[in-house]
Amino acid sequence: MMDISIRGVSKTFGETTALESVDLRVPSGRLATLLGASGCGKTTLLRIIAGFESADAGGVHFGEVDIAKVPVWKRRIGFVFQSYALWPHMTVAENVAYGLRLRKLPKETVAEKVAAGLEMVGLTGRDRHRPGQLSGGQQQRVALARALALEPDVLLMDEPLSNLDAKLRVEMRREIRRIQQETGITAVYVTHDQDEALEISDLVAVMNGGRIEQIGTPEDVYERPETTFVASFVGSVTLLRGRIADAGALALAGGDKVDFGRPLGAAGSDVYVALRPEDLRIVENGTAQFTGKVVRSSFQGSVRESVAELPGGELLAFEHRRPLPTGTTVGLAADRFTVIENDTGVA
Ligand SMILES: Nc1ncnc2c1ncn2[C@@H]1O[C@H](COP(=O)(O)OP(=O)(O)OP(=O)(O)O)[C@@H](O)[C@H]1O
Repeated sequence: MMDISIRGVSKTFGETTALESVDLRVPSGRLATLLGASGCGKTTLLRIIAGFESADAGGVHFGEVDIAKVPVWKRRIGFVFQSYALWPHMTVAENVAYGLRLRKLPKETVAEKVAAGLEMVGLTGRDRHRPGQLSGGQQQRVALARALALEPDVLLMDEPLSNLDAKLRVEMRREIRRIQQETGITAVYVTHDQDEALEISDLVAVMNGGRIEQIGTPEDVYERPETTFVASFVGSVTLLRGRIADAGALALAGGDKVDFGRPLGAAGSDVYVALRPEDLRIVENGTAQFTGKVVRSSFQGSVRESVAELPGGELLAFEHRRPLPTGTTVGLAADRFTVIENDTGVA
């Protein structure tokens, strides 16, 4: 198995800076996602890792090997595309066998590897079907089996689930994670879907405008975002802007003062406090940190999410269970919050 090391990778296309000095290390056997909005450079980075595209500066190593120096046919890479890219005129088995046949492996070995691959992705018995006779999820399973058949050093996936419906996407991302863990392959996965990234990754690299804003475990980027961009791109959040007044108090831009009850940082600093809706609770008896009027509510199945307007005009989103009519005055307290000094623009 192989770790992937990306150092100082930059890339421009004409006037567009697609990547700016990107560093990322994916330890052997781990799955890293490149998470970001359309145009942030994640596909370009994946294509550079694959060697389909060359970097203007910096480079990519698999273990000790600089991939730019390895001829394309010698690179041990499995690639899964959004569009599956299966051969429509070949059967499922022939698709999976394609690369193995090119390697001139004995017929029996090819048959064994194809059977093992189809079993791994749960498609035993479908070997004679053609891709057109399979569902989107099944086609992506074939593509995955084909990518893994050659036992590559790394598995690269570019939004592999985008063409599937919501329920199947959830099922397939769990399958991909299971297979990645069973094979122990080092993987890089591109997505713009934060839930997908949080569920399947060992590491999430949140990208914005050609740069990685934060690299960390799913818990790191969700619970300890370092920038306002990461806080708002990964999950739902309220960002309250203010100046640290003293001890644990924040003077909000709208004029209110909120006591957070623990040190926020150096007095006088301008910061954001990031509050997740699920980290706020309604205070019935006791001291509330915020008092506001409910301006809207939405029912989301397991919870309701409402927005309270604070006296200074800030809007604060919070979760609760029982219905709350618009106009109700609520007291709220934050069980958890993050102080962010780094304003890189809100997603
Ligand atoms: N071959 C190319 N020629 C010119 N510009 C390109 C090329 N490839 C990418 N770009 C530009 O580089 C930037 C990054 O593109 P990239 O496809 O890597 O983003 P992305 O995050 O993968 O977006 P998406 O999710 O929409 O694919 C974009 O502004 C894009 O228009």
